[in-house]
Amino acid sequence: MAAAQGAFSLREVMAAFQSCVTEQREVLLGPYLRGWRGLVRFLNGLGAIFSFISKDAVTKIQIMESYCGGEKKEEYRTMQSMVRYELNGGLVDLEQRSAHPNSGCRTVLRLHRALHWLQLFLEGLRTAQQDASTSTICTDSYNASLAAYHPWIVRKAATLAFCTLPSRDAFLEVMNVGGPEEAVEMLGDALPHIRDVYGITEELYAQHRLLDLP
Ligand SMILES: CCCCCCCC/C=C\CCCCCCCC(=O)N[C@@H](COP(=O)(O)O)[C@H](O)/C=C/CCCCCCCCCCCCC
Repeated sequence: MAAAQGAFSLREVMAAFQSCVTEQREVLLGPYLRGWRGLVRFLNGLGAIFSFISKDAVTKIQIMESYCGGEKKEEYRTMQSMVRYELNGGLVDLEQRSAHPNSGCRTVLRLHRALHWLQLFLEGLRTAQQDASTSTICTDSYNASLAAYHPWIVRKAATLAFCTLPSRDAFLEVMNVGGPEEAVEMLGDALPHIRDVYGITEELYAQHRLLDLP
C-alpha cells in the first residue's frame, strides 16, 4: 500500500534504490535521486535541528536534478554516462574547485559518501539490541564514514543533532512499514540493494580516480 501523501515510507525509498541498478550494472540517476528525495522527507520530519543537513542534501539533489532534466539529460541518465560525458568534456575540477565547482561527478560523490553512512546506520539499526541507542548507532556510523570529510564545526553540529534522535523502537515505527519487527525484516531485504548501488558507484569512481574530488 502506498504511504499517505507526504508521509515517509521506507518501502518506497528502498524501491527507488532497488530500481537504480540496470541489467548492465549501471546506476540510473533518476531513481537514485528519488531515493534521496524520500530520505530528505524523512529527515525533515525529525525536527528543525536537522535542517542544516537536509538543506545541504537538497542543494545537491537539485544540482543533479537540473542536469538530469536539462538539455544534456541523455548524458545524465546513468552515473556511468555522466562520468564519461563530464570527463571527456573536461567538465570536472580534478585538483581544486574552479571552472566547474558543481560538476555532477563531484556532487554525486558527496551523496555517495552519505550513502555509505546510510548503509552503516541501517545495518546498525537492524542488528542492534532492542534497547540500543539510535543516537549511538548514528554517531558510530557517521564517525566510520562521512565524518572524515567534514570540518570540526560540521562534525560537532551533526553529533549534537544525533543526540535528539528517538529510541530505536520509536525510530523503527516512524519508518512506516508496520511494527519494529517488520521494519527490521524490511531492512534486511533492502540493505543488499543499497550495498549494491554503493559498491558499483565506488568501483566506478575508483576506476576513474574520482574518489577525492575537491
Ligand atoms: C530509512 C530511514 C532511516 C534513515 C533516514 C536517514 C535520512 C537521511 C537523509 C539524508 C541524509 C543526509 C545526507 C547529507 C549529505 C551530506 C553531503 C555532505 O557531506 N556535504 C558536506 C560537503 O559538501 P561540500 O561542502 O563539499 O559541497 C557539507 O559540508 C555538509 C553539510 C551538512 C552536514 C552533513 C552532516 C551529514 C550527517 C548525515 C547524517 C544524517 C542524520 C540523519 C539522522 C537519522
